[in-house]
Amino acid sequence: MTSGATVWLTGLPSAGKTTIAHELAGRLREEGHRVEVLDGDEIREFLSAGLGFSREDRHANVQRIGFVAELLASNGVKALVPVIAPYADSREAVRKRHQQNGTAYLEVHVATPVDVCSVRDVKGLYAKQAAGELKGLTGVDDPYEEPESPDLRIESQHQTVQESAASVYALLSERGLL
Ligand SMILES: Nc1ncnc2c1ncn2[C@@H]1O[C@H](COP(=O)(O)OS(=O)(=O)O)[C@@H](OP(=O)(O)O)[C@H]1O
Ligand SMILES: Nc1ncnc2c1ncn2[C@@H]1O[C@H](COP(=O)(O)OP(=O)(O)O)[C@@H](O)[C@H]1O
Repeated sequence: MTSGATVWLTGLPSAGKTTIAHELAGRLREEGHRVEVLDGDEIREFLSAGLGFSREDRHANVQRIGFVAELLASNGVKALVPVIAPYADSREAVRKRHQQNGTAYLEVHVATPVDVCSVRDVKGLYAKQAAGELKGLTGVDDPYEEPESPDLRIESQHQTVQESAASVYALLSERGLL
């Protein structure tokens, strides 16, 4: 069985988490790895249905996703997780769960600055917040606690999608996880 691992891509809305995860997933699948992308939006429809964006709900969401990711990773799957996870203690709890089970865990900070994210505004959330139609948007009027020592930091505003995905691929390779 090939080595499983969780790769958590944390960052602001429109930072590039989902795009990088799918680009990397394609490359890994082509090479025969088993891969799952646990996308925040999809998870919120099912596993986290009913949860909102309060601190408590975001924490619960991140713990549930961390639980599933660890199960997958401990069974040889590369679990790619493009989920904001704005709170350091939530991310730390997920890392700990992996450590306790001896499962590889990598934290990637997609560190696109908020001014770039708000121009990209893939889902129109920044515009909605500016228009007063949405409150509690991460990085604008809700907290985002930046990772202090991520395994990798990506400046997506200076790279192509392919370059960003390649840097995560290189990290997996360096850690002996491919
Ligand atoms: N208030 C607020 N703040 C942040 N994000 C918001 C909000 N409302 C909706 N969305 C959209 O929800 C998507 C999934 O969020 P996550 O599950 O990744 O968030 S969290 O980790 O639980 O904080 C998240 O997806 P991405 O844009 O892919 O990051 C947002 O598009
Ligand atoms: N280097 C890069 N990595 C990832 N996305 C990028 C990059 N450069 C530009 N983009 C664009 O930024 C947007 C990011 O959107 P998305 O992946 O949905 O963000 P998130 O999942 O973080 O909310 C996409 O339109 C993508 O094409």
